[in-house]
Parts: sequence; structure tokens; C-alpha cells
Amino acid sequence: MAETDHARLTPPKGATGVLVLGDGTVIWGRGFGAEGDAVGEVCFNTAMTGYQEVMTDPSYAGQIIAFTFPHIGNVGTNPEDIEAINPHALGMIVREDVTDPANFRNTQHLDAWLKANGRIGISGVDTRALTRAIRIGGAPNGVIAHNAKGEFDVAALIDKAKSWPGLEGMDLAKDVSATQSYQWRDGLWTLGQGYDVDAAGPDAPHVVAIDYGLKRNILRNLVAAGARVTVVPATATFDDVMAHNPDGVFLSNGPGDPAATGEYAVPVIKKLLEVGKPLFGICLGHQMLGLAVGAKTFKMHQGHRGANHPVKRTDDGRVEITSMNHGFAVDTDSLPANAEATHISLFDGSLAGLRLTDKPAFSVQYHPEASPGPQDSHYLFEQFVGQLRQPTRA
Ligand SMILES: NC(=O)CC[C@H](N)C(=O)O
Repeated sequence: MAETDHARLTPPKGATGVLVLGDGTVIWGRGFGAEGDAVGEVCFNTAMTGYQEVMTDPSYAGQIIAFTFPHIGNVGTNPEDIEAINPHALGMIVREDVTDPANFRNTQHLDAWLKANGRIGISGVDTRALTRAIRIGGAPNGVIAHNAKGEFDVAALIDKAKSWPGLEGMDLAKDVSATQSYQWRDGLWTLGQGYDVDAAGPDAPHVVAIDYGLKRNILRNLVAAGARVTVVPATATFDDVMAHNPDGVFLSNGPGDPAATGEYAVPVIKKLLEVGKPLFGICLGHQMLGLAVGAKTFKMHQGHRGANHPVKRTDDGRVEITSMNHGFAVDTDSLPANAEATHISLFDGSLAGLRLTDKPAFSVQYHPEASPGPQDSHYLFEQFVGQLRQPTRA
């Protein structure tokens, strides 16, 4: 081993955490949360709040998140600010060490919550330098590792990062989806129980939400807009969806490559379009609606992840500040004649929303449910559920 390699691969005193990238970069830090290692795509999120929502968002499956906000963990964790029962992001990289929580809603230290959920953290990382490297080189594959004794086989970790195939072509939606249908009652998972019709009223429009990795706050917003909601698994067939007699179908967010879901997502969406079911898609759901009408998706250089992403609404020129979390996008130039761009990212001009001109279907690349983030786009839930209330609904 060359002298410089030896220095690079030997933990400095006190290092109990490490991030290695597929190109051989080694970044030392202090581990917290669970011990062990995890391999995935390293991306950065610029949100200043909502680390628990971010960690539990199933769209982050297969990813390790560097938080650019330097103080993460100060409000602890609680059982309410979760978007799914378990964290889906593999690990978190932060600048400052996690301090004791100071918040009236705290029920568990972030360190203990990560340990309990088998997720790894490292602190003491120059997250500005890491973010800059990702902006220049694109989101790399990496391994995050934590060992309290500071014992690491760095060369083996680098090999592990190198041999990970990357998110492009990776189908993860069905892995994080619910495996059986259930009725959603706000705040409660009611597997196998009847829907509490008193909550939304017996005449409330019925939305069937296809779960490709959905966030709870989407369901809360659909209910708040007046819908009753049934969730079905990602692999539900067209007949499974129609058996619930939906007034409209929601296509959820989710992890992985939209083009890799093969036979279970896009073909079902195509059939729902054929019969004229009103559709609303968010993020992965938006990308798959795009694929269903013949548009193309592509992997972005670094992606968009944060809570202050401006998008321009094309019909009236107004700007919405949005929450985003995506690494793939629909190619605007590939949109067919019956699809129009409704929203455009003001950061890079990429497509942020689309609408079909001949079918009652629309979708956005961003997250109107926020969690975390601004609420400028909540109106989209009203728009969708309101459309289902029309007497002429399909
Ligand atoms: N939030 C999402 O639904 C993410 C969609 C997709 N996995 C992407 O990274 O672009």
C-alpha cells in the first residue's frame, strides 16, 4: 500500500464514522445512531426543518442524505412527524454533533431513534464541501459506516461503494409499498378495518391512492380536501383498483427509477387513462404519468431536494415555493401533443408539473403536501378532490 493510501485509509484519532465514495474519497466523522454500514446514493437536502419527515419519506429508500443545515437533531424526534412507520433513508450526514433535544414535542433523542430504527448517522463532516462536490460531480454512490471502536476496513467499504449498481434502472417502489389494501383514517393505519365514514361523510369522493412509497401527509391532505381514501399496493392491477369503485386515483411519490417499474405501474396507469379516471400524481406518480403518455424520464445530475424550490405556474406566471425531493425528471421535450407543462422549475427550467388536455389527469414533480416545507401548493388537493365532486365526474 502506498504511503498516501495508508494515511487516507487509517482512521484518525476519535473517528467513529466514515463516508466513502465510489471514487475512493474518504471523509471521516463521528458516528451516531446504529452501528454498521449501508450503501446507496449520496445526495444533499437543503431543508432547514423536518429531518424526521425527510428520513421517513419512502422516496429516500436507497439514499444517504447529507443535510446542508448545520444543526440537525435539536428538536429530537416524536411519533407524529413521520411520513412512514420506519425511516427509509439509509443514513444521515451532518455538520455538528447532535445535541440533547430541546422541544416540548420531543419524545426521543435523534441518536436513540436512529439506533432503534437501524439507521446510521455521522457528524463532524464538512457538509458544504461535500455538497459542492456533489453539485460538481453529480450524486455519487457511497457507504456510510459507524463503529464505536473506530475499526473500519476502508478498502472494503470503497469496493462496496464501487460495486453498488446505482439508482438508475433500480425498481424500489414495490419494496416500500403496502402489501395489502387498507382504508386510511387520518393519523391511523386501519389495516383490515372499515372506513370511518363519519370523518369524510358517506358522499365524500372516493380516492384510491396507489402506494409506490407514499407519504402520510399526502393522505391527510386528501382527507382535508374532503375525500375518503383507500390505499392499494404498488402492484395492484387495473381490476384491483377498479374493484374499489374510485371516483379518482392518486399516484404517489416513491423511490427508485420511474422507468424501472416494468409491468406493474405504467400499464395500469395507461388503462386508467383509457377509461377516463381522474388522476393526480406526485413526484414518482408524476413521472409515471409522463411515461404512461409516452414521455421520457431521465436521471438528473444532482437532483432537487429541499424546501425552498421556486416553480413558475405557466398559466398565470405566479411562483410557488415548493418542497422537492427527486433525482429523476420528465423530459419536457418528450411531452406528447396532449400534455402541457403547467409548472417549470425556476432553478433549472426542468418540468415541474403537467396536465393532459384530453383527459382529467394532472401531476406535479414537487411535493404540495410539504412535510417538510411551504404550503403554497396545497390548493392542488382541493383542485383534485373538487373535480371529483362535480356531478359530471367519470
Ligand atoms: N419523491 C419522489 O417521488 C421521488 C421520485 C423518484 N424516485 C426520483 O428520485 O426522482
